[in-house]
Amino acid sequence: MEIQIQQLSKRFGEKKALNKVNLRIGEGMFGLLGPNGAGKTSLMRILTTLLPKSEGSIQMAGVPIEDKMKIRSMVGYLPQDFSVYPSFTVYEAMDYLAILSGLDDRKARKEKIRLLLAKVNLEAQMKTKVRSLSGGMKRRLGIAQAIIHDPQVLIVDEPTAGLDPEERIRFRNLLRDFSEGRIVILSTHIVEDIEFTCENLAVLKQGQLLYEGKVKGLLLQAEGHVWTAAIERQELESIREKYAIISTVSEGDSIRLRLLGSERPFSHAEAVRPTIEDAYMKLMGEA
Ligand SMILES: Nc1ncnc2c1ncn2[C@@H]1O[C@H](COP(=O)(O)OP(=O)(O)OP(=O)(O)O)[C@@H](O)[C@H]1O
Repeated sequence: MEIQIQQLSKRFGEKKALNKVNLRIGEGMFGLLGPNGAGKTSLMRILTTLLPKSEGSIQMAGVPIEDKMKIRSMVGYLPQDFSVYPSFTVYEAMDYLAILSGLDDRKARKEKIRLLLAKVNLEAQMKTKVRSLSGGMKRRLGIAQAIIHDPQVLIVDEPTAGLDPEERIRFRNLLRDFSEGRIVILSTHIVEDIEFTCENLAVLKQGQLLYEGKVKGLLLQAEGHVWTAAIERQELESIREKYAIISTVSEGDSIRLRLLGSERPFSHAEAVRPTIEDAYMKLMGEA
């Protein structure tokens, strides 16, 4: 299973949301990273056939994106603003969505829903009203509905925004388990989500593809460019004018900086191993 994207462009009037993007996405977890307006949602909606492309071509396991029915049977989607009727119980919501997806047999439906709810760890909430679910539970319900038809590709848009750390970890694990033998595309601007789940990623900015490949490769690009040093508070402004500062932490009277620079910025600065966040910031700064 592979998704092939060639020279993909999307225009909204004069605005280019995607500009000649080329990507190959193989099995496993694939991260889509970029700031607001990068084109992530446009790309994902095009892959779900909800949004038509302007130019270029896409194939999923050899099936062209124009074959909407076939593509839709292969793809599950959890949009950023997923919601179902708040007065439904979890079971009712799933039942409703299962009917919409064409599962006509009541008994088979029941079986399937139980299985799915067990998978996303919501069995105990079967009779809970959707409005009473926590943010993380709602997101897990969103996954259950997105995989009702057993898709080979699952696309999730900003799934961990607003989740507490425990739910975030649980949610990431759920996606990783599901990605076994399938493709899961995870869009986010939370760099940490990618760091802990994806082997491969693409970085977009203003519709341009800035990086495609292994997470490790992105880290390598930042090797030797990330520095840390303790400085006096009054030095901060002049340093900020010259270097991209990634973080500042107070250490008594001084400040511990983490910053980017192609050479050692000052004699007492020490080189540190880059994190994905550093590598991402470096890429953003260069584009
Ligand atoms: N329906 C639309 N009409 C006009 N412009 C649009 C439309 N949808 C998106 N855009 C523009 O296209 C660009 C890419 O938007 P998109 O939503 O794909 O980015 P994104 O990376 O998902 O951003 P975010 O993280 O904010 O959701 C933005 O400049 C956006 O304003």
